[in-house]
Amino acid sequence: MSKGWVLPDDVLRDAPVYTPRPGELADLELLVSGAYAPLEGFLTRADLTSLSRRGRLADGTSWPVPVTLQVPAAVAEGLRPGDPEARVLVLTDGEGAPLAALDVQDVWPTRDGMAGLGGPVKRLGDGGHAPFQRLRRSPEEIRALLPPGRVLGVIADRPLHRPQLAHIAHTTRTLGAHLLVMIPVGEDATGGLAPEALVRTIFAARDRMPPATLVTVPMARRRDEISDALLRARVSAAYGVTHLLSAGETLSGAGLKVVVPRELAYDNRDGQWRWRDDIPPRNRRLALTPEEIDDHLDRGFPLPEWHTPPAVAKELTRARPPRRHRGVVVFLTGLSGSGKSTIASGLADALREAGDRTITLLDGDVVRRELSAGLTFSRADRDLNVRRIGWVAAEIARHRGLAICCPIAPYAQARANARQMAEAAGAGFVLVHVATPLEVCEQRDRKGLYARARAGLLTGMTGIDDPYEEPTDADLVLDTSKISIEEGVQRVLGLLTESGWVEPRLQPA
Ligand SMILES: Nc1ncnc2c1ncn2[C@@H]1O[C@H](COP(=O)(O)OS(=O)(=O)O)[C@@H](OP(=O)(O)O)[C@H]1O
Ligand SMILES: Nc1ncnc2c1ncn2[C@@H]1O[C@H](COP(=O)(O)OP(=O)(O)O)[C@@H](O)[C@H]1O
Repeated sequence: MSKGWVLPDDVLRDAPVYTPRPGELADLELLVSGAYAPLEGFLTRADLTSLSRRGRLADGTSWPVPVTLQVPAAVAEGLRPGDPEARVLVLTDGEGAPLAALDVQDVWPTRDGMAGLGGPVKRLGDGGHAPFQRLRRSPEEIRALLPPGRVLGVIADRPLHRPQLAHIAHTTRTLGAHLLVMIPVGEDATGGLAPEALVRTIFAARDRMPPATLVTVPMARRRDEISDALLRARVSAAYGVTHLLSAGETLSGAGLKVVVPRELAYDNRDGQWRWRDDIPPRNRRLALTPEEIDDHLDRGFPLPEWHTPPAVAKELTRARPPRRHRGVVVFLTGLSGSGKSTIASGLADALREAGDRTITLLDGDVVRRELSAGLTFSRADRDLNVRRIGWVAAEIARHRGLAICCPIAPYAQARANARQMAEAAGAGFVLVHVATPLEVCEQRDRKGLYARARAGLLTGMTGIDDPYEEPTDADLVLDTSKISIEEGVQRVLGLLTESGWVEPRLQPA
């Protein structure tokens, strides 16, 4: 990779601007902070080929996994690697603030309308803002703070409960090391916790740890665990870690040693955590799994003190209150005339009567008037419409409201995005497929649309000459040709109550 490039101000000023996707933004921050040293930018094609053939970059530098940037082809079109006037792309954060300039050295087409860009990046601006930004120190700053000798690194991507804290204390003592706790904050919500909430839970465990240096690191998860582990080892080494406490899947290969701990269990004879095989089965309690912990929190059960320090439990309860106090999105999908709006409004009325939550009904027709005016029924416009609905619903749910949406939402990917946005906001998402047969919807034909579509006067009608991808992930399926409106409403209410999103109550008189 070429080093030491200079950008004239006017080139920068006129350069095109692009906001990378969240995972790429996390990589960008690690590149400019030096956490990916010796890497200085996104890989070029030559680097990628060389990496897959011999595990090294084109110039021979050892590097474990691809770090790439893909942009829409339209963004790449005006970029010309050889031309000093047209080879810079300014990369911004999600709010449009410039983070870095990319000196484009290679452009190549990738899948469906995207292009790969490779070349070195240079920091612009002050590095952006985020909650706990003061903890986001560079590897250089951290290395300067660390005492000489061994450094035990811990990547705290989940809250620290007593078994993890016991491991950390034991390993730090055994190695005679200083402790560096790295908290990954590169994603919206790791394991359902917002990054700032994760940071608060780690702080809450601080008095149970040996003296430690804490740093937040904008790491996002890769799709595969091996790449993830290799990069984590690299980043840890850049921060000065000599020994990394593995969470199970960490691999070595960055010049540091990986410590793989044995499983601890709670010994109820003396209240200590020790190797599980050293405790007679009748006296041992195994650590709770992440799923069991989430389940306790979702139901509003306190986390047991033998397992979790009370200060950590308190932060976790604040961050993940019981389901009945969290936001939730109820998303009804189905053909036109299937009964989505009718059931949604019945549900909204019943929930308003109960009065526990604020309810917002994002009805298809109303949304198309207020939020999506001007959109057509093309695939792109339907996806945009559903995306807007999903975004608004997730914001409502982030603030602990209950949003009911009832668009046709014919495409699985758009529905999956809506689910993902709600979950990233720490909320629930309940998908109801109103699976009334097309013939029944067509008989109802309240707006005469089916008749017009059959007569060839309307094209692109869902179910007639436009697709509806049946959900395979519905939490509830209703066929309104077989049940009454009241029963449909009760089935949705029943599911919300059973799964804890709504407080059970006696039927009103
Ligand atoms: N071509 C075509 N296909 C399907 N539906 C059509 C079409 N043209 C107009 N309409 C009316 O628009 C309503 C569906 O809008 P949605 O916003 O729910 O659709 S989508 O989710 O964006 O696909 C839908 O309302 P509902 O009957 O309430 O579902 C129809 O009345
Ligand atoms: N069991 C039922 N559930 C829901 N709607 C029903 C039922 N039986 C008949 N209908 C009628 O079917 C129509 C459904 O229309 P609507 O709720 O607007 O559907 P969508 O929003 O899916 O287009 C309404 O006229 C409603 O009264």
